[in-house]
This record gives sequence, C-alpha cells and structure tokens, in this order.
Amino acid sequence: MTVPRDAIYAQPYSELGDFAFDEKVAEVFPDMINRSVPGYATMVHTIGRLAGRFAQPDSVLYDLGCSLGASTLALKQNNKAPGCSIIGIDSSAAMVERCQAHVDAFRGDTPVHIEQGDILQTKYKPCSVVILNFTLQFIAPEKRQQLLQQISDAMLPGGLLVLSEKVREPETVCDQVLVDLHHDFKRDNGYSELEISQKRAALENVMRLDTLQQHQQRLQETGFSQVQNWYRCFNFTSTFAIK
Ligand SMILES: C[S@@+](CC[C@H](N)C(=O)[O-])C[C@H]1O[C@@H](n2cnc3c(N)ncnc32)[C@H](O)[C@@H]1O
Ligand SMILES: O=C(O)C(=O)C[C@]1(C(=O)O)C=C[C@@H](O)C=C1
Repeated sequence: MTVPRDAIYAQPYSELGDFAFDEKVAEVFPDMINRSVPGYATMVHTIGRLAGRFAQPDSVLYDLGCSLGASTLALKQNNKAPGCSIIGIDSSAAMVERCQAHVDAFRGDTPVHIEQGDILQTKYKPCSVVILNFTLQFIAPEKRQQLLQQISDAMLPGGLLVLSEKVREPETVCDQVLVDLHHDFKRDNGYSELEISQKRAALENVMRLDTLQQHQQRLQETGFSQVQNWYRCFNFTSTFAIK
C-alpha cells in the first residue's frame, strides 16, 4: 500500500487558516511527519524500547496525542509486563477514527483502547509509561505545567515519561541556524519554498515552542527525579524522565 503524499500547502492559499489535525491532515499524516521531523522513525522505535524497559505489571501505558497510533503501536509491540492496558487519547475525530483500526492490524498481547478526548480533561489511572510525542507543543503554554502535574500524580514510582518536542534556542543566531537546517531537511524531502513558508505561517499560532531548558525544569518541578535528553537533531528533541 502506498502512503498518500502530503501536498496540503503546495498551492497558494488566499486565506491561510491555522493548522489543524483535521481530515486532510489525518489522510497524509504518516508522510507529513516523516518528511517534516528528522529522526521521527528513530524516536518512535526508541519509545517502544524504553516502554519495554519501564512498563510495570497491572498498570496503564498512555499515548497522549496518539494521532494515527505510531507510538501506541510501539508500546503494543514492546510491552512484556503482564496485566497492562494501553490507552491512546487524541482530541481529533479524524485521527481517532483511523487509529484503532491501524493499531488492531498488528499483533501484540496488550489490549489497546483508543479514545477521543482532551488530555487536559482526562482523569489518569495509575500508569507506568506515558508518551507525549510532539503533543505538548500543541497545548497552551500556560496549561503545560498543570498537565505534567496531573500525569506525574498518576504515575507509579519508577515510571517513565517520554517527551518529544520541537524546541527553540534562546540564542537567536543559533536558533536561526537550526531553523534553516530544518528547512533544508524539508527541501531535501521534496517540500517547496511555498509549502515550507505556508506551513510555517499556519503553525505559528498553534504550535508554541519552549526551550529544552524550560521543558527539563518543568519536568523536575512536577516531580520527575531523573530527566535525560536522549535525542536531538536540529530543533527536534526527545527526553525521558523517571518518576
Ligand atoms: C504531532 S501530533 C502527535 C504525533 C503522534 N504522537 C505520533 O507519535 O505519531 C499531535 C497530536 O496531538 C493531538 N492533540 C492536540 N491537543 C490535544 C489535546 N488537548 N488533547 C488530546 N489530543 C491533542 C492532535 O490532535 C494531534 O493528533
Ligand atoms: O512541519 C513542521 O515544520 C513541524 O514543525 C513539524 C510538525 C511537528 O513537530 O509536530 C508539525 C506539525 C505536524 O504534526 C507534523 C510535524
């Protein structure tokens, strides 16, 4: 089966709305994220490995902002702890509709439930693994601390959070170099100047970036005892934190 190619921003828009995880995006999402995020496949693969190491028996493994379930599937394929369940949550109806069928198509012993919901309004069950793979950047900045606190409060001692985020650098010259290198990465993957600039403008109001230091500090403030950045390419990062 061929993956539908992302051409959402290929034609000029007279009125460019805010980026949304709607039907159009859900349809091309695997192609979009692979051509937009350097190391996405490596991060998803490693999320599976980390989950396999940290999942505890009889606990929940959460994938928050699960989209089409790439990380959910990595949890399903790597969990060896008995009595666990995996819960994927996403607020986008278009994503959730496609996600359950995608995850069910693959073998794995741990039951998976995909729910449409707001991760800010979720009542979390005792959990040992929580994945936020490029989701926190779409949550309003003033609500990020509260969300991480809710997660931390539900997490078992020794539990694992993986937080992958696009970040900004406080130093503007370095930040610009990293942004330019990311745009080169997109060009190399076939995106045009128009596609790059229109997507950038569409994301401006909805994807607000923190620095890596802000993320690390917030994780410490919300009760994670160990915080370790394990991946970085340009402005794309992934960090794991242990409760
Ligand atoms: C970049 S995508 C995540 C990619 C996915 N985690 C993966 O590994 O392929 C961000 C997702 O977060 C979801 N999202 C944004 N705000 C949310 C919220 N408040 N509650 C639940 N999901 C949310 C979006 O609908 C979108 O599917
Ligand atoms: O395309 C970009 O420029 C991005 O910042 C990448 C990014 C992300 O980081 O989540 C933005 C939106 C889409 O979900 C896919 C990828």
